[in-house]
Amino acid sequence: MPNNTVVNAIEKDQQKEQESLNLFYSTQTVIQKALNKLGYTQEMYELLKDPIRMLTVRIPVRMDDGTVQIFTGYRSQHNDAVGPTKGGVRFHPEVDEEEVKALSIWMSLKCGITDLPYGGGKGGIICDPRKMSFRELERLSRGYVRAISQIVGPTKDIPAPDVYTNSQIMAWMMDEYSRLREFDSPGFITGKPIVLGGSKGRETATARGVTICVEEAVKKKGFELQGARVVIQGFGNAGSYLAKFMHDAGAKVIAVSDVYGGVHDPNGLDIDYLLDRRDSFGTFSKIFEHTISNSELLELDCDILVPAAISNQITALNAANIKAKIVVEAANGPTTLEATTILTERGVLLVPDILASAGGVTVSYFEWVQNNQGYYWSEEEVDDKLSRVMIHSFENIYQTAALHRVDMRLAAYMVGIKKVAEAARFRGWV
Ligand SMILES: NC(=O)C1=CN([C@@H]2O[C@H](COP(=O)(O)OP(=O)(O)OC[C@H]3O[C@@H](n4cnc5c(N)ncnc54)[C@H](O)[C@@H]3O)[C@@H](O)[C@H]2O)C=CC1
Ligand SMILES: O=C(O)CCC(=O)C(=O)O
Repeated sequence: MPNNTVVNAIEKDQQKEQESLNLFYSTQTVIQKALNKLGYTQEMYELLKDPIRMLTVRIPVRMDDGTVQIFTGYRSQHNDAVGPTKGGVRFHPEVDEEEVKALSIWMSLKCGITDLPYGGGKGGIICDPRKMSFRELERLSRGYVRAISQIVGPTKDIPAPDVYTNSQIMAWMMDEYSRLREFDSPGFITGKPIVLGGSKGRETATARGVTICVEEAVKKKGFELQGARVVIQGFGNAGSYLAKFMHDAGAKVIAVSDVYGGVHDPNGLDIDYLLDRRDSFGTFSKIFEHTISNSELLELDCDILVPAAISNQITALNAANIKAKIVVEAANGPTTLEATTILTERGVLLVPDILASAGGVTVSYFEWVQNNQGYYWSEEEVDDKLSRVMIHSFENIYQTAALHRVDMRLAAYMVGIKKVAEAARFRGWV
């Protein structure tokens, strides 16, 4: 009998043979399909399949023990035909160049879907912020801004938070950029603390956008959100506020998880208690004696599943075991292309990441507009504007999918890429 490690290795090898977990290549595949459906030439694909600019930087940081550690960071700018590029910065040990490139392309698509005047950008640093002190994180954040300062700015490329980055990190980055340029530049970055020009509603925006997509998807599937069983993977910015909004809407949140594992109660979890106990990295599960694994969580019996953590979680290996009727992707890239096909063929309504998680960048845009005009809006105004954008974007993609008889992921790519392609065409680039 082979032992468990051998079985896992065999399963992983089989998975590699069956499907590509490379987010960048899968993204290129769907872009090619979307451009073909829209009737664009191969030249347009050649332009849009890669970022126009990718900067790799080495950031020396003096650690608290006096040693110097050199970190590697990236900033990818997919395309700036529509306007300045925009997108988050993630601090994570598994950040890699190809993933950052894919994430920047998805930002172009999100901005196209929500009709924002931006192209897509994304950044990341290979590091583990959970093992760094507050001061080390500040030095790393400032070092990253110095390293990428030539290619970013309020009218060039505007960063924002993503996995394991938050409003404090945005504040240090904004301060560093303002010092370099010798004037206060709140429009350089979004997701800032409110006192530094952050927008009301940005903290909860990604989760609000996902909530609207869940509400719209439930209507399409013909059941009620009230009493529906919801499972959420990830309990950080996106997942934790989503759990709260789902609970407030009368749904039953039966399981949530963090990087270490999850908790499950078929009668519904005490969300306020979990919110109270989570730390700034979205971790809470260590306080529980009995937990389930993240793979068990994804396969739980439920009505709505929301992956809100990292990429490649629903693959050809587990897609057939997913019990949810609706999967709404709050995370970037949680479902592989093969798994998308399996879920769609099984009648699961899959709301893709580039639509479902677009609430964050939408309110980031509102923050940038407020910074540029120096006049700030109420939270109600922000939420109302976000709602209108998300409902319209959902319906547009749902109808596009029906019209072209394609799944919602391809429909979302078609809507998103069209704006970028048209901007490039009018500029005379292709
Ligand atoms: N924060 C934002 O505004 C936006 C976030 N997103 C996406 O949503 C996802 C979550 O982002 P945030 O909530 O901002 O991050 P976060 O850093 O606030 O929280 C991440 C959560 O995922 C969990 N996690 C990390 N690694 C994991 C693993 N290997 N398995 C299971 N869980 C794991 C963490 O424990 C934590 O609960 C990411 O894919 C991000 O790109 C998308 C759009 C906007
Ligand atoms: O708020 C933003 O500008 C970007 C958010 C982001 O990185 C994302 O949607 O993946």
